[in-house]
Amino acid sequence: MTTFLLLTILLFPTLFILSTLISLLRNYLTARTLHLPIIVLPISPENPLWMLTSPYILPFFRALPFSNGHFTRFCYTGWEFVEKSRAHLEFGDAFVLATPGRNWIYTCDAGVIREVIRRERGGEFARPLEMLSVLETFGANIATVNGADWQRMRKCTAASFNEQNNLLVWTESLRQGNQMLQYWLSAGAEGVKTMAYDTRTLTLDILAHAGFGKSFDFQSRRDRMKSGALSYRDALALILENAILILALGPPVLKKLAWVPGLGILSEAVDKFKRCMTDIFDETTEKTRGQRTQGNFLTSLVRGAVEDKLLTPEEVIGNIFIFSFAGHDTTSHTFEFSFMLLAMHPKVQDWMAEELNYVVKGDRVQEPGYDVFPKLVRVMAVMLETLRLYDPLISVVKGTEGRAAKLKFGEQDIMVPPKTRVIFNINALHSHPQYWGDDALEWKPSRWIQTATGDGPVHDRESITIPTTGLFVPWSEGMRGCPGKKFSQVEYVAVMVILFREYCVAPVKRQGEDDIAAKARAQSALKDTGMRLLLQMLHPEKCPLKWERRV
Ligand code: HEM
Repeated sequence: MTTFLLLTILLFPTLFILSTLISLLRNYLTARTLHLPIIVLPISPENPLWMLTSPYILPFFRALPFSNGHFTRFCYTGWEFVEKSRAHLEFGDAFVLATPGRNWIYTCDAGVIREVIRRERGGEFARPLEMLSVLETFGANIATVNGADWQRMRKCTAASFNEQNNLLVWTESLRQGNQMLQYWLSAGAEGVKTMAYDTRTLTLDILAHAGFGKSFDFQSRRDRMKSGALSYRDALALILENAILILALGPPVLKKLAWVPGLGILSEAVDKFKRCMTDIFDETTEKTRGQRTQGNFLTSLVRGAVEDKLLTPEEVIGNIFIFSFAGHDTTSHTFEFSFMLLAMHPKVQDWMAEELNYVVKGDRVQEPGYDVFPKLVRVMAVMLETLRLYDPLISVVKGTEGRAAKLKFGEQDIMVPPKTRVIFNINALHSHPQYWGDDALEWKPSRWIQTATGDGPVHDRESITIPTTGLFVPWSEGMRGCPGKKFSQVEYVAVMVILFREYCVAPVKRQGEDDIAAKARAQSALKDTGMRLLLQMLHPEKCPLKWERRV
């Protein structure tokens, strides 16, 4: 009896290990047909259980006195940020990660990236949907579907990304930026430890206004805590921070496990967010009944469901979630990285302030109009340079589905087998010395500026250098490129106008620290960056920033 029990217990892990080894061998043999360098990984980095446990397991392997090959170097999400172009300089512009799940072709070749994007429209390459199930907790949405379903959803939302909406983004960003600045100034010499929380509040408020027609005043974490109840914003933040755990368990199991410390609050957050989205949907259905005027994302989605019958109510809710997530978290992390970098580079702040003084002039009575947006090229350069080295999305993933597709890597024609991932390694592409020069790893916004010859003031002659197509793709490109690209740019520039036209930022010095030591602490906060749902600084609070009037 004991032997039988023991055998039964051992059977499942044995079968699991065997099937993993068989899948790995099968994928390795397929990878060999590609004639690209191969790196074999025993675990698929996208396995949710591995994603949750690897941060605890990998340090143990790293501490071992003997080498473990490529395992600790490539077998976790976010290695691309650490490696930058190093892996490609070692293995070439394309290489394969062979895993028990799928084969992943990593490339930083701008030509290949252009080609894959171009052929996405014909269906040869597509977004691998199984990777995005984490974003489907609340329903299918524009980011998690392909083909006809995607066209249907795109049709319902594309029109709301227009200049009228960008104007709303501009004015609301000025308003929210002002309120956040006042709060940060009130922290005085002690500085702000809640930057990550505050920038999320800021970007979510801007999105709520421009996207969903809801107006909030900026609220600090302290004020929010006083109110006690879990707000819609807190619920979303909790969901995003714990998305992988929520996906791994699924909302129904999460509810059953609500008694486990830490899981109760997550289950509450999922319920709260669902309730809020259903309320927003019902409210908007009522408001838009019979109206055909142009509106925001929300009114477009609701109209798409109720009047045009293009979407189901679940799809509307799924899309409210994806716009809430994609529309604020990306921009929020871009702000955080920018503030930390600017705090370390006072000269870049001066350079940006010169332009702000020239373009926005000294007028404090009226806020700057949206017409100044295209003139603030140095501010835009700070955004682009930050995204070049600190892209919150880390990589863009495409892949073949049922059919193989031929692709040219350098001089080599390669048949990419079905169900193979093709990953644009943005971190490598954006930091490759071949494209960006020997100072590729240096954060240097001025690299984005070109100055026309002539006599007028320099600020009237400066413009943004546009890189060759496929070389700089933080918003991706082509039909699945980011629809919120301009939204995020307008938002970014408006907030920077408010923060930097009269003020500057610096790391708070600890007792006994000089400028160099404080800068080193900011540098280590930046280095302590890793993947949650997106790439983000893991502990920005370790280097509080102080805001003061520019002298
Ligand atoms: C700095 C800010 C942003 C960055 C870097 C960014 C980047 C991206 C990228 C790279 C993609 C394509 C992802 C892929 O193919 O896997 C994407 C898609 C998307 N983004 Fe953004 N984004 C930003 C801001 C925004 C904003 C402000 C919104 C909405 C207001 C938005 C909404 C979306 C949506 C809905 C998609 C999915 C589109 C589709 O699948 O057709 N994003 N974004």
